Amino acid sequence: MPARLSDAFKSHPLNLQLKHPDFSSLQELPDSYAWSQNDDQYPSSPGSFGAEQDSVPVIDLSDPNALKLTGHACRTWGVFQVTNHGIPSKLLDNIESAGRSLFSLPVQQKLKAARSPDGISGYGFARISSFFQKLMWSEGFTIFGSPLDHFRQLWPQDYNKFCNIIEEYEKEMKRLAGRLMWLMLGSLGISMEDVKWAGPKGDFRDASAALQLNSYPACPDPDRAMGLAAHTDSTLLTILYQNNTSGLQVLREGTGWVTVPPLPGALVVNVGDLIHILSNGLYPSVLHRAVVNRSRHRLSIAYLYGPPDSVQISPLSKLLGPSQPPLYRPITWNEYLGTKAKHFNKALSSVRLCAPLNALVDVSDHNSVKVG
Ligand SMILES: C=C1C[C@]23C[C@@]1(O)CC[C@H]2[C@@]12CCC[C@@](C)(C(=O)O1)[C@H]2[C@@H]3C(=O)O
Ligand SMILES: O=C(O)CCC(=O)C(=O)O
Ligand SMILES: [Fe+2]
Repeated sequence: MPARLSDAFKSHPLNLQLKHPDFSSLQELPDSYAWSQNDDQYPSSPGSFGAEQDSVPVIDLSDPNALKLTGHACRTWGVFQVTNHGIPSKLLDNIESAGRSLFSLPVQQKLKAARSPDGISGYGFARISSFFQKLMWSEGFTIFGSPLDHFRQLWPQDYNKFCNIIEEYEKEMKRLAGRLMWLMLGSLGISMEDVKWAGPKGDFRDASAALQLNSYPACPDPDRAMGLAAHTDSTLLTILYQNNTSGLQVLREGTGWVTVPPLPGALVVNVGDLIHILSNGLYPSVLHRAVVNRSRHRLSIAYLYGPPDSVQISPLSKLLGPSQPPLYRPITWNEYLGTKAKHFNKALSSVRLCAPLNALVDVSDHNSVKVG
């Protein structure tokens, strides 16, 4: 197994020739982008079962009950929005306009910063594209480590300005992610001595992270297109900023797809597969997707947060006991990304140690989620 995150995809390169059309010039959806029920095994429309649709929790981080509320949201939804998170709104505006500027460059220019088939950083299709027959109506740009070389290609004059925005955004996100980790873990009764890799100050100093900029152009036939297919994130947690256009949906058992509405200034937090493992399944990672719309261009920026390279993630010993055996084997972030590249939504099941005797459905196998 490669030791560095940047090498995680060496054994599973994405061999798709990236060549999107100029989205804005298309009056009709090309067949290669037209999804049918068969291309996506999940229910196709937002849930309308039940009289009232419940909504994703919104947590004010300055609320004295934030710890309890976070734990509850993680157990029951695997996703929540946060307000009063301390990220300056100017920085959110800046990252949004950096994304806008990047995706509005001519295709030939963007391709100068194309992600290599076995690489992690750069412009390209979502990595999960190889699992589907149809293409997704989106473009992505992944940043891992310094974006300098790619940004020099994209903006020969202005690259410094954009590098500074990314640096500032990553610094602020890292701080918020550490804080969210303690809200999530604290609510399970986990403290600093239980997580040595949080570092001497408990600030997760050596954590790794990637930044993913997603662009979803307006689409002539949104009901047949897919922005980003249903997946869970291969992270500890993900912090997502979405512009003022909705599109993110989460799958809620018994309900169906629930839209996560953009709230001014709020950020979405997803429980990722590695917290699912760390919590021994107490916090399920959330299955989510992005849909597109006819008239508005949507942007989202995901901060994908994971453990330091060398750390093996396994169920926390404090959560184990005679009737709570560890459900997952230890795994590093690199190795998990490689596993995801191979098994996609069955990756969690593939690291599972044993099926619980009393369970017919493995909750971590998102292919067996029952809705309705
Ligand atoms: C660290 C990572 C998680 C991610 C793959 C990546 O190397 C960088 C991009 C991430 C992303 C964003 C869009 C959805 C996703 C499934 C994908 O194809 O690329 C996630 C990957 C993931 O969480 O598994
Ligand atoms: O655009 C969105 O709302 C979802 C993006 C996402 O799921 C991701 O980047 O992992
Ligand atoms: Fe995601």
